[in-house]
Amino acid sequence: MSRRHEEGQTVMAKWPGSHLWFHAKVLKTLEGDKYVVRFEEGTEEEVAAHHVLSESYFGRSGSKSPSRRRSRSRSRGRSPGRTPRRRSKSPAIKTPKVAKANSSGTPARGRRESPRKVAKSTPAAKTATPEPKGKASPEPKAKSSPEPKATSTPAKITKMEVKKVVEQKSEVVHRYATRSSTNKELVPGLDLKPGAVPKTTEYEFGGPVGAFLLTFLLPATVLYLYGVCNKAHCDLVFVPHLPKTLDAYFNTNAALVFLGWFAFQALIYMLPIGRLADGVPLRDGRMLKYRINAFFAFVVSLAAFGAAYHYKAPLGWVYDNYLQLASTATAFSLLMSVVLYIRARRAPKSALSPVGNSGNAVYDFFIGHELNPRIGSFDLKYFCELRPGLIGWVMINLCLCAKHYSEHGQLSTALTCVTLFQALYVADALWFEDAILTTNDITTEGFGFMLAFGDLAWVPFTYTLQGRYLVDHPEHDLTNVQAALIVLLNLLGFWIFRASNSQKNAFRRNPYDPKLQGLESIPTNVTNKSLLVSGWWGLVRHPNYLGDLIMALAWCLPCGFNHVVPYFYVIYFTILLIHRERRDHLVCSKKYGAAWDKYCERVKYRIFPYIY
Ligand SMILES: NC(=O)C1=CN([C@@H]2O[C@H](COP(=O)(O)OP(=O)(O)OC[C@H]3O[C@@H](n4cnc5c(N)ncnc54)[C@H](OP(=O)(O)O)[C@@H]3O)[C@@H](O)[C@H]2O)C=CC1
Ligand SMILES: CC(C)=CCC[C@@H](C)[C@H]1CC=C2C3=C(CC[C@@]21C)[C@@]1(C)CC[C@H](O)C(C)(C)[C@@H]1CC3
Repeated sequence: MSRRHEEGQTVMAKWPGSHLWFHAKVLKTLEGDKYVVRFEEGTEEEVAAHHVLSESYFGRSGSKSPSRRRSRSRSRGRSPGRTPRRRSKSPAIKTPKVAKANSSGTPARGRRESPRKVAKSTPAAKTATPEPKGKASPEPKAKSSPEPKATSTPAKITKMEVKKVVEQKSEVVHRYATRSSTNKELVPGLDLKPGAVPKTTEYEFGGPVGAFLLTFLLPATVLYLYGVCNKAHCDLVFVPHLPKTLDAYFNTNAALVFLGWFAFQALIYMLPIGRLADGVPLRDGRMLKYRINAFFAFVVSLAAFGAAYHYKAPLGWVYDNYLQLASTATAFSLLMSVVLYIRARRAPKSALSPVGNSGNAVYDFFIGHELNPRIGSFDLKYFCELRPGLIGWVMINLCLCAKHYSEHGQLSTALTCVTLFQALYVADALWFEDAILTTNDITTEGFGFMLAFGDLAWVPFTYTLQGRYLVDHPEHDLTNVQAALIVLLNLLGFWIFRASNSQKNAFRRNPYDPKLQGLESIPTNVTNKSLLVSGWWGLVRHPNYLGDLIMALAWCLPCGFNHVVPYFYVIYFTILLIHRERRDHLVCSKKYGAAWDKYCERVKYRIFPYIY
């Protein structure tokens, strides 16, 4: 091992199992790239060498004053566009004592299992007392949260302490992330690698050839579904019945409606309504801001639909021009992806997507070359992922209902079920809008043809297939018992989907969250994140996919069993999620190594308990 730090030297060391960096003294150099360090409050820990950095790395040489450090890094690190962060009054940013006291929550159980953990806990850590109440935050008197099961630290966690640690944590992460932009060295544990994004060396989707084929195949599938399942028939035939004239695919009105809808959503997105949320730190240390007002956009859109219905706007026009709208959305997303790719070629190398930077134009165009293309503060990927397509999906369903109602004077139970189920799903996505900021789609995938087309054309025009089928086949409806069973199935799926996603989000946001008490987790050495191994994430490795798939089935069942085409959604979605699960499995096993293997050993099934 190269000896970068001398025994006795004061360094910054990462508190095991956290993102927090503290002052520590090197006590001993161990075999296998490790040090034994003593943190300022006395706890001794064995720490991997890449979690030990010189103090100067953090912009401090010799000073021990937290306040000095704080002001210095602030003035250096702030980028002009950044809004002021909340200032933690607590001087305890670097108190492992508090971090230790709180580590008696979920991660502590994991940490005790960790083979690398040889720490002896000092009495100070064991009896860690919280900061004087009321000092760190203006919260009302903190109540004790439910006490954790017996651990090595009998200290109780109060809500206020949890809040404080989270604040400290985000402050430390933020501050040091910012610092990294001016430093060539890597910040271990933060996954921030300043500078150019490395070349993508591993291809997915069959590489450039697969990407090329999919660029044609995906739009062809939208047309195919329209051609094989419409008012005239609904059969899986090889050659679909599609019109042969251009104006059957494009007309001015459809183009105007599509562009008007896109502009309407863009306008709502730009309104200074709703809070601004931070994205995850980028490689250059910046954190982008995102406007959170998608649910507001949904409500406004529903109100607009209500007004249009009230004033007898010809809403059935959407059904009549379904093909033209789908073609326009496809053409628009293709055009947008070309512009995005050209733009990305001129973007700074640090702004590229780590998975869409292969150097092969076809592949990068498909996957997306630039990570977060923005026009000013307008984030194109984030906007497209949730708004025009997702809200558009519900609007198309409502227009299909209007068409059905105008023709039959009532709504079928089947169509009502499908419309309500899907509206609930979309409302949920928009309500939990900020959860998307930590998904791979936003943090890792570029914005290329796959996502642009997926968001703007695929979602609104293939996910509405069941609704369109039910308008075309009004003779089919559900009995009350059938409807009740399908409603129950949808609720079951929704419950699993929502509860598991919320559990993971809460755990990722704050592993010390009292509502996660009693859940076991496995510590991981690589990125200092733990993996939930009980609760929903102990049932199968992707309980959220399971819930989503159960809902998918509930959205298709109202179409009955006369035709297979309306089951396209659940079939496609099963393939998509199995592929996503395999992709995620590879990413996680690379990222978490042995901890992931241990997780897979504990949780045998990927999506379906006892089946797969
Ligand atoms: N309707 C649609 O068309 C689609 C819907 N979806 C839905 O979107 C949602 C998000 O899906 P997606 O982003 O693919 O995947 P997930 O939300 O399942 O995220 C996977 C990530 O979760 C983390 N993770 C995995 N296991 C654990 C664990 N045991 N404990 C803690 N963290 C864990 C890992 O990231 P890390 O450790 O880095 O946090 C992993 O990379 C799902 O509900 C899915 O069903 C997805 C695609 C299409
Ligand atoms: C075949 C093809 C064109 C693939 C592109 C895939 C996209 C359609 C999907 C990739 C991930 C998605 C997510 C949602 C919609 C579909 C796409 C864009 C999502 C917004 C649906 C609502 C959920 O609640 C969600 C927010 C979790 C979800 C995020 C992923």
